[in-house]
Parts: sequence; structure tokens; C-alpha cells
Amino acid sequence: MSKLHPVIAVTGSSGAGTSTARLAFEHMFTRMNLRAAIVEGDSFHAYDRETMAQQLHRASVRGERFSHFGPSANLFDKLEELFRSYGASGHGESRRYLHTDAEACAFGQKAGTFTPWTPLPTDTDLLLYEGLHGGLVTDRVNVAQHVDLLIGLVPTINLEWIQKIHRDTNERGYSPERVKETILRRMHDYVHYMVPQFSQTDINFQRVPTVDTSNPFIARDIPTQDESFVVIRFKNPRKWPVHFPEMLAMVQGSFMSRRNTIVVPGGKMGMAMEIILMPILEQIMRTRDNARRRSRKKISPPETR
Ligand SMILES: Nc1ncnc2c1ncn2[C@@H]1O[C@H](COP(=O)(O)OP(=O)(O)O)[C@@H](O)[C@H]1O
Ligand SMILES: O=C(COP(=O)(O)O)[C@H](O)[C@H](O)COP(=O)(O)O
Repeated sequence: MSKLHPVIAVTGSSGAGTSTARLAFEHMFTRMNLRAAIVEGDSFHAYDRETMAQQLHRASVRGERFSHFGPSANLFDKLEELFRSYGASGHGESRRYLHTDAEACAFGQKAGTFTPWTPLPTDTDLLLYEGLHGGLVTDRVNVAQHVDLLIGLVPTINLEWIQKIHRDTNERGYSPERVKETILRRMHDYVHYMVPQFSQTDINFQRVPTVDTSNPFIARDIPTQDESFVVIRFKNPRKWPVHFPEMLAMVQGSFMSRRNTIVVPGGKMGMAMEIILMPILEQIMRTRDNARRRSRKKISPPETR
């Protein structure tokens, strides 16, 4: 945890909507005039697409579990080191995993490859991570301990699979069958490395469809915002400037389902994220500024003030 260099992580499974949620954060950062170092979780995969395919075949032949959700296909220690380093100094290094030809073309590379490791931009106000493992805790790494605000994007599983199938077939060129196989292959690691994170999160945003998603593998399109509700669970509401009565008054159609859980219409998800997250970001930045003032006082002795 860092007061001087806050780390914010949006964590969710493949297709959960973390890239989409990142855009909402970027809009808030712009409105708050904050400069963020943005890190995509896929950049901590251990293998590029070609090598990953070889590793997957080898694991299949050996009858071993192996997926993008688990430790053998990710650089978890490097991710924890990034969060630790940024929290301590505001510095670190990252790269990008280029999923599509369009992304890769901009770097003169092939899709499914990594850009080189490069230092994060300097003089940033905070780090924003969006990806698969922002809240990871295993017997070897504890990524979550370095995060100041941990957000879970956790649509109900049928909706998550519909979103992944839609995105992977339309934007990444995979067949629906191939995506179904990926979902099945990742199930063990999903249960052991993805799901436990959502007990670590400060806030979970769980989009729940109000239309039939019983068979996600035949869904023609993604349920729209208006065809859903969002269940927003706070692990510890007292930790943050969260005022449920104010939110209930501001978000039409919202209601409390538990003392720490507010439900909003899906079409109000963006508004609810802003109402909830901007005061929290403001609190984090006030804490950062106070810590920086104290740090400066320690450096300059009283007689020279
Ligand atoms: N709240 C939402 N409402 C409707 N569609 C969404 C929502 N969030 C994500 N999607 C769609 O789901 C798919 C996966 O979202 P994405 O942000 O790429 O997931 P991730 O980065 O977690 O893999 C995309 O097609 C995206 O447009
Ligand atoms: O599970 C994910 C995570 O990405 P996301 O959270 O965006 O779904 C992707 O399948 C891998 O990064 C491999 O990508 P690819 O299959 O394109 O090589």
C-alpha cells in the first residue's frame, strides 16, 4: 500500500469488462486532472501467442493444467514487483501484449507479441492496472497487498462468457468453438486464481442480466446496459466516503439489497461508478498530498523552512 504513489487495480476475468471500465477511469482522471501510469495485465503473460500455443500443446500431451489464468503462464512475481516498486518510488516498467493486428500494426509487430519492457512514464499521480490478476494472492505472491483501491469487474458467469465470446470472435478472430474450448480449459485456474480475488476487492461491480442468458454459447449479442442491473458490493463501506442515502437519491431505480450492497439499473452503471469512485479518488489524492507534505518537512530541517 502506498500513500505517496497510489496503486489502483481493476481486476476481472477474460471478457469481464476491465478494458471497458478502464475507459471510465481515464475519463475520471481527465476530469480530476490526474496523470496515470496505465498498465494492462496481459503484459505480464509469460509467453507470446505462438509460444503459448506450443506450451498449451505440450501441457495437453502431458495432461497438465495450463492457462492464461494460472502461475505457469504469467509473470506474477514481476507484477508484484511492479506494484511494490511503483508504490515505493512512482517508478517501474511495463510492456503491452498486442492482441489484434490493429494494435500490433501501430508498433510494427505481429499480433500476439509483446512490446519491449519500458519504464513507466515519470511524474504520474497514480498507477492504474486493468487485467486478470490485480487482486492475486497465492502461496508465492501477494499482489493485492500493494493495491490502495482494488475494484472487481465480475459479471455473472453466463454474461461474462457471452461478453468474451462476442469480443473474441468479433475483435480477435477466434471461432465460437475455440473460445468455448478456452473457457473450458481455463476452468480450474478460473476457480483457483480468478475467483478468490473477488473476496479481496474493495468494491465489486457485478452486472446481472435481466434477459435470458441460460445458454451463453448461442447468445447472438451481449445483453445491453438496459437489459441488466449492477450489484455493487462494498467490502468495508466505512473505509471510503460512501453515502448510500445520497446515492439512492441520485441514482433513479437504485435500491439496497444488503447493508453494504447497492443495486443500480445497468444503464446507470457509468453514473454510479463516477458517484462512487470520484470521492474515493479525491480521498486517495488528499492522502497522497498530505504524505508528500510530511515527507518534504522531514527532508527540510526546521531552521531552513
Ligand atoms: N457494461 C457493459 N455493457 C455491455 N457490454 C460490455 C460491458 N462491459 C464490457 N462489455 C463488452 O464485453 C466485451 C469484453 O469487454 P472487455 O472490456 O474487452 O473485457 P476484458 O478487458 O475484461 O477482457 C466487449 O465486447 C465489451 O464491449
Ligand atoms: O485471457 C486473456 C486475457 O485477455 P482479456 O482480459 O483481454 O480477455 C486473453 O485471452 C489472453 O491475453 C491471450 O490473448 P489472445 O487470445 O489474444 O492471445
